Amino acid sequence: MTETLPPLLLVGCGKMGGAMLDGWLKEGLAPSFIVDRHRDSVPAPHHLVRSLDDVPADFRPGMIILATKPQKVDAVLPTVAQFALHAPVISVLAGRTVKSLTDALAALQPPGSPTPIVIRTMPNTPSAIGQGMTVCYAPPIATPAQRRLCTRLLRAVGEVAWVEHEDQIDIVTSISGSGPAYVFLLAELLEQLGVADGLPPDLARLIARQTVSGAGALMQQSGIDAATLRHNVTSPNGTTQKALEVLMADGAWPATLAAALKAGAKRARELSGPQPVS
Ligand SMILES: NC(=O)C1=CN([C@@H]2O[C@H](COP(=O)(O)OP(=O)(O)OC[C@H]3O[C@@H](n4cnc5c(N)ncnc54)[C@H](OP(=O)(O)O)[C@@H]3O)[C@@H](O)[C@H]2O)C=CC1
Ligand SMILES: O=C(O)[C@@H]1CCC=N1
Repeated sequence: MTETLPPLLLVGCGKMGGAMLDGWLKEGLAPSFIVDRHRDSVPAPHHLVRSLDDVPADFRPGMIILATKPQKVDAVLPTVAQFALHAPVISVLAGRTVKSLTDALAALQPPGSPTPIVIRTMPNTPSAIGQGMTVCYAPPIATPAQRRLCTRLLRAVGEVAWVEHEDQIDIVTSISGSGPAYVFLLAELLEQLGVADGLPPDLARLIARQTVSGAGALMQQSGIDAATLRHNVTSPNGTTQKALEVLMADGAWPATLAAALKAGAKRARELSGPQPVS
């Protein structure tokens, strides 16, 4: 039987918070408060509220999840700080450092309060179907029990890994946080190029989607490493070899992807502190 997940205060339930919530709902979540301006509904016994001010002050979540855009988070911190007197905070925000969030919360709490516990995580949207990848960093003051609770919660929506150095989360963000977008882009481009070469649009869409999802499923279910799977497709002097020679050429995929990951990680570093509201 699935162990009930702790009650949550989920602040922001858009694309990422919503994906995680969908995963948690399937795994059995204790009655939780979801704060979001746009989501239509959440199933009972959970509560959907439009503002943090509508969460009863005596609600005691097991974890607080911060899932607003980085530009919107500072507006919610005064209320979050009150709940954070009793529960650790998991941030899914790109870039924002543990120190920056901890200092901001501490400044909003009564003098002499214990240091708020902030765990920084980087999930991704396949969490919605239990296929997420989340990488976590906790500061040394987080207890083993708090780390275990974080693992348990995020394990409910996919794989979980921990890093010991917070700055590693920036490249993780570029790889697994943003990564689904690169894969979806590949599917989009395969479809568009098929259409451009005269395939009926429905057929181009079907073969692009099934190729991407079939390759992902084969990698997952076979457990075979990616390079071997690629070799298995590549006949000597065949069609794949000719195509890969283009993709692997100097300045092509390896260089382009490296530059893309670097640009994403750089943006994460720019988001390390409070952001102007946009
Ligand atoms: N999308 C992704 O794939 C990933 C995102 N992330 C991180 O997750 C966070 C959220 O991103 P994403 O889900 O894409 O963003 P979204 O804009 O889709 O979701 C955020 C939601 O929070 C709501 N919100 C913000 N402030 C408040 C408030 N004060 N009261 C009520 N609701 C509020 C927003 O409403 P409104 O628009 O009206 O402000 C919005 O519905 C970001 O920090 C991002 O870095 C991390 C990994 C992957
Ligand atoms: O684009 C972003 O900033 C967020 C973080 C990783 C995925 N989406």
